[in-house]
Amino acid sequence: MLEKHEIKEWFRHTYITCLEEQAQRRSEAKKKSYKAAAASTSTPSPPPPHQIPPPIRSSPLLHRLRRPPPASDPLLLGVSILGRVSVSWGRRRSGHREGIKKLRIAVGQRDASALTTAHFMGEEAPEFRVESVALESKDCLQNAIDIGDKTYVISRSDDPKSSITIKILDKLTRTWVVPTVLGAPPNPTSSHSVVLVNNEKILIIEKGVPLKDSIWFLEVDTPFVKQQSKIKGTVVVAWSKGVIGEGQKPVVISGPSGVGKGTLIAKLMKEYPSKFGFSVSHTTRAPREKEIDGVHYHFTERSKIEEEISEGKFLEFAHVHGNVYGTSIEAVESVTDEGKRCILDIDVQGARSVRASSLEAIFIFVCPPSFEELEKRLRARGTETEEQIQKRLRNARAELDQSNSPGLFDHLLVNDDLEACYENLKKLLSLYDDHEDSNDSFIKDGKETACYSILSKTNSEILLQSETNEAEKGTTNLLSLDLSSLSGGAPGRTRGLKISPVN
Ligand SMILES: Nc1ncnc2c1ncn2[C@@H]1O[C@H](COP(=O)(O)OP(=O)(O)OP(=O)(O)O)[C@@H](O)[C@H]1O
Ligand SMILES: Nc1nc2c(ncn2[C@@H]2O[C@H](COP(=O)(O)O)[C@@H](O)[C@H]2O)c(=O)[nH]1
Repeated sequence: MLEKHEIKEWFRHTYITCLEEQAQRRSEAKKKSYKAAAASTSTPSPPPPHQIPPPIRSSPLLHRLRRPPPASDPLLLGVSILGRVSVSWGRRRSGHREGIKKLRIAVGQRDASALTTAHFMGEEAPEFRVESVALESKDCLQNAIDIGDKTYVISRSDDPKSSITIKILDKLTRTWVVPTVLGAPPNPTSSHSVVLVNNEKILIIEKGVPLKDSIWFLEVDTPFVKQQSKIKGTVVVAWSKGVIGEGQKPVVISGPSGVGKGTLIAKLMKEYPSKFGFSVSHTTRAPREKEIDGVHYHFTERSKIEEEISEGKFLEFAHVHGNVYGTSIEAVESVTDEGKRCILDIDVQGARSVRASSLEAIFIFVCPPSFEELEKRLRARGTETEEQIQKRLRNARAELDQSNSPGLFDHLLVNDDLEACYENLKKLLSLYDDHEDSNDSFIKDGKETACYSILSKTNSEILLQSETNEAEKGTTNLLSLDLSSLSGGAPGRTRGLKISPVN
């Protein structure tokens, strides 16, 4: 008797071999067409696109599954495959349907074939093609998604503590690549379902967690991923958690050292503790008296922060006054995840980096009433040596020069009288829409675990179906996930998801 994992292994092997063979056939066909084109002209040149044969769209999976599995004994039967399936049936292809479908492979005796059937509207389809395949069993899940010449294999191991792993098959070179994975992956859960959103990203729905924590994107070819691939010289993929609704834009506060940024932020946090949350930066500088690790900063070693920066964990970082400072993605997103508006206190270089990132924020520059006053405040604070004060003042001149760089800051605030400046800051922040998204109110506070799988997909909408009887719990069985207004993405969250119940 074969164990379930052996069946899975066999199936995976069979499926991947199919893909490889298909890739080879495709590349041979391409070569032939190139040769034919070269022979028919005196100057060898690549053929025009119409001479390149179309991709082979046979049913490799079905074909291959009819091969005997590598068993020496009678096999167990019944493994489910969840796949996006394109099915044609009837001798003259009288019908054609596409959709997410659960197929079943039943494996018989030692040299019996594996049987796979696809039914649509009660009729068995003699021919079908599988675009994305998930192999589900109690203890393991593996999905394969085709994008162009690559197949992304997303695996969840049997160990509930280990997270998802990604492998990529390059179908042209027939080689496997283990990509550099950026961003925090979903927490380990028992299972998930997967669908291709577009050629840039894959959507993963985690099961057994609150719905608001269940939506994840694996970015495989977004601008961020392309940029990181270039920098690292490796194949990169990146995780981004889906956020229902827009949330409120984070607020970036910049300005020279000693101008009073920290003072203004402390007042805001004290008055509105449940509304605002502070992005706790990392720094290599030594803690000042009364500064608490994890509250004012995450104090860290240079080698550690450099390593984490190279792992893509930082939204921005900069060398400021001789030390490294940086905002981790986690620092911002943990505040957002609490439903609070995030405040970042960062220097002008950092503000520039955030402006260039996918995080949509409001940028405020705080100016001193005069350079002399700035120097006075910095000295009065008494936290720096004379040498450090001189360095900070030199840097202050450069920062003040950049305060009106076109397109960098949305607002300038002069911090002369503290109370007046604070009032202006409050006015400015309340200018921005404070509304909560109403369309997702029915799940916003839901702590219950959800168990939804992907039922169907169009360009902008995905239907999720509950796997448990949600109706009994008073919730809905069918949800529409609207992807038409997504924003952000890796290295932060993907915002703008809309969820509504479907009657
Ligand atoms: N409007 C103000 N008038 C007088 N003193 C002020 C005013 N605002 C802040 N201060 C004082 O100036 C000093 C510097 O303020 P603060 O530490 O908030 O500056 P900062 O911009 O956060 O500096 P850094 O960038 O170095 O962290 C503090 O001692 C603070 O009490
Ligand atoms: N680019 C970033 N700059 C940051 C960050 N955290 C703080 N800062 C800026 O550094 C200076 C000095 O701060 P201090 O606490 O040593 O006085 C100040 O201008 C901060 O705004 C960060 O994460 N990134």
